[in-house]
Amino acid sequence: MNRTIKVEKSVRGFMKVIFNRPEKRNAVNYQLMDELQSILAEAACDDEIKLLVLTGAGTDAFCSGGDLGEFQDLYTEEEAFTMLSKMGEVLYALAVFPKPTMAFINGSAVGGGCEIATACDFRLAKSGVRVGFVQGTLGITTGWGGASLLLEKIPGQNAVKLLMGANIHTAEEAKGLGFVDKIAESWEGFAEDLLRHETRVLMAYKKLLINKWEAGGLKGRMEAEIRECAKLWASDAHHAAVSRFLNKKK
Ligand SMILES: CC[C@H](C(=O)O)C(=O)SCCNC(=O)CCNC(=O)[C@H](O)C(C)(C)COP(=O)(O)OP(=O)(O)OC[C@H]1O[C@@H](n2cnc3c(N)ncnc32)[C@H](O)[C@@H]1OP(=O)(O)O
Repeated sequence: MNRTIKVEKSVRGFMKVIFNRPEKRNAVNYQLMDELQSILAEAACDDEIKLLVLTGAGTDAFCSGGDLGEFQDLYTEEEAFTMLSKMGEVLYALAVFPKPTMAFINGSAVGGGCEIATACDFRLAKSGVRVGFVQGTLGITTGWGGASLLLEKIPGQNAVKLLMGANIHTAEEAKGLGFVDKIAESWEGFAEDLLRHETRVLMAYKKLLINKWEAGGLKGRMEAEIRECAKLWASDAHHAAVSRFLNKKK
């Protein structure tokens, strides 16, 4: 079976994690969830890795969120909750990865793709790429816990604007809202600033963040968010929106 993620480990201390489903704009399916979970678990214990860089294969997309084709047969709240909570566990593992993480948004980041970027410590984006928490246009809310993470990372008013608006923004607009840290055509320069420090220093600062999130009950808030999305998933509005997307070109 072809792998959905490529990894490139460098002697300079970073590992690139490349979502490799460009024909589906790097959409997340069950296989990608499993592969990402394994990669995170192994990298966390690899002393040679001090920085993860997540990006997408190709030039069109970082990640287009959940694979609407693979998940179209999930109808009930409980069927949806099983899938959503599976990826919610992976997203939490990414958020609390013990070393710095960066999303290099090389192309469209929409829906759950924005949730994955949110779970990273830093977000760099190429000029003009599309960024949008579009879940609202599908009659659902963020389904993997990304909104709870977003509320930890950018000003609340800006988070609500991104979530409730469910619009597609340019990278520049997303930077203005604090979602994108830097507009850049490459991530290496930003990474060098981190790679020059001892891993234990980087891990100590990350632990402060994780402690704050644990004290604030972040995981429980993500689980409640996922349950709300599962309820909306079962709505006619959601199933109709997915059908429209999947039939748009037929
Ligand atoms: C599961 C819940 C999860 C959550 O929030 O927790 C979510 O992520 S819900 C949101 C799911 N994602 C979307 O609604 C985005 C859907 N995709 C798009 O809006 C566009 O494809 C975009 C903006 C990502 C890229 O547009 P572009 O014009 O560059 O490409 P195409 O639309 O022509 O797509 C090319 C090709 O990829 C397939 N595709 C794209 N996104 C998905 C997806 N999310 N799931 C499955 N397949 C996807 C698209 O159907 C085309 O396939 P083809 O066979 O060539 O027709």
